[in-house]
Amino acid sequence: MAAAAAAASRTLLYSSHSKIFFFPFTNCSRKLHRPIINKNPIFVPLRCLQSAQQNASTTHDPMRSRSSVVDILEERGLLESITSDNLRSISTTSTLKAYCGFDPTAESLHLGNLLGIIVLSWFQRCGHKAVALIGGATARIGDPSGKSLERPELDADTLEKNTQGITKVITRILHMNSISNVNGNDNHLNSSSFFVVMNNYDWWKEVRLLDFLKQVGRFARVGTMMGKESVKKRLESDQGMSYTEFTYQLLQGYDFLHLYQNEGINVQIGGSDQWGNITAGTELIRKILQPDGDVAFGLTFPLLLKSDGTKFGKSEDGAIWLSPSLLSPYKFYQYFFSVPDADVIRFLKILTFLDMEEIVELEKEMNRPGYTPNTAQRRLAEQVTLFVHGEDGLNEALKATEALRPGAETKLDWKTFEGIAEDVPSCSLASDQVLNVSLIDLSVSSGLLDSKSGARRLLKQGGLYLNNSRVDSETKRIEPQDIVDGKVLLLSAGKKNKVIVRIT
Ligand SMILES: Nc1ncnc2c1ncn2[C@@H]1O[C@H](COP(=O)(O)OP(=O)(O)OP(=O)(O)O)[C@@H](O)[C@H]1O
Ligand SMILES: N[C@@H](Cc1ccc(O)cc1)C(=O)O
Repeated sequence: MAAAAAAASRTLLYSSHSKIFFFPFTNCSRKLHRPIINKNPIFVPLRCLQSAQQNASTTHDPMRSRSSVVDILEERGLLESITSDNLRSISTTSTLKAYCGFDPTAESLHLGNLLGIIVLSWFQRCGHKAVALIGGATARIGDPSGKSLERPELDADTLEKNTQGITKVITRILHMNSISNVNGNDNHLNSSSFFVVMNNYDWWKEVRLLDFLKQVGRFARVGTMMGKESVKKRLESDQGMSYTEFTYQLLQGYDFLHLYQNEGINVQIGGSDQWGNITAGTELIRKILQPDGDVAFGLTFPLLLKSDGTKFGKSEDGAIWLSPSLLSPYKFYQYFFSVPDADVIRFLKILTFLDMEEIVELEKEMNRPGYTPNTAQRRLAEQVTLFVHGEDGLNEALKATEALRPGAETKLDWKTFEGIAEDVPSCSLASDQVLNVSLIDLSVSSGLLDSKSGARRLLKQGGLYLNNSRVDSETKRIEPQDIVDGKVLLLSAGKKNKVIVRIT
């Protein structure tokens, strides 16, 4: 903890207008710390452009030969496409600067978005730099990729709230994981792990339409823009597409150009639905800056799909949110603990940083007789919860899991009840409706079961629990010592169905 606090004190957090930058104090280049401010962001002085190009494409570090981050991503099932295969070799000899953008269209990121954070973290682990970009400007336009309908416009308050929410999630995860590296918990990471959170509204608010059309628009071919998947699909639909959403790809394209020129960022990553937007950026860089050879790269990863083939997303029902205020670490943990056997190995490769050898070994174990069910799921749930919610979140999840396990030895106390309260249905009853009342009656009045006959049947089958202890006697009545700290008790029907009864 002390080391974590010391590392945290080495960070500088400052906010500028609506955005927050987060810069760990590390030995990385000053250029990334302090973006060059251009009065007119479209024009970039030649001197700065040259140094950005050098910075972006030739930051050689001959002393250090790394594993290729591209090969690692491919091995783990995290690579869909790259704009040039040269990225493989360049990534072993140069320090790359990779960014992934997230539009603040919800208050939190979700499991699908986690892939972008994980890929950024792989770049860090291989010695590269990571930048998370909040799309404060692009969210005002709305990305048509993968959407069959025009996105609803977001008002300024919602945008601000969402921006704060997702900035918090990203900084928390990347910060926690950078610190754990600095402490040496992970061999792949070292004190030069580095990340920045930026907001594209900071440059878009300065861009003037006429400058943009003159300097950038001229290089964007309408035919190419129309050929993008996101546009083709929408044009075939009844609703068609607004000019505003049609321009989205150019906005994201310009972001890459801007980040390349001003920050030396030379890789953009995203889910496979982002291919059209990412290549809009590499094309603009190629056409406007006319560099010699490959200097800016795009890399996409496959979309994480549910077993029914639909994408994990914020718009879908029951999103797996990364913010603990929208989904508790306990529920988050439980989600991964319940992943079907058919998915667990794929998820371990994609969503954790465990060595491939361990994952392959777990896969073999699953097929051996005597395998303890859910061993792989437990490892997955632990690792993903640790990455997203840190040690405290994982402990909270494990404690709640244990407390809610029927037959668990854990003594239930008031604090444990508080920890699980959000995740378990509850009811409030007056003390005379509980004390001295038969357990069978209470099972019905608390809403745990529908009928007394059902409660009796369950009790006979050994499935009725009071404070995690199985009850065998049909005549059991609630006594004062059954009420934890004089305030609550927990009733369970089988493994999953539970009710907290609060005494008013
Ligand atoms: N299921 C997913 N698997 C992998 N990547 C995803 C998934 N969902 C979103 N992403 C990626 O996360 C980044 C941000 O995407 P975006 O903000 O559009 O999320 P979204 O949930 O798809 O939004 P919406 O539901 O509003 O379409 C993009 O790089 C996108 O490809
Ligand atoms: N278009 C991305 C977000 C993004 C925004 C700006 C960028 O420069 C890059 C990515 C998405 O949907 O979610």
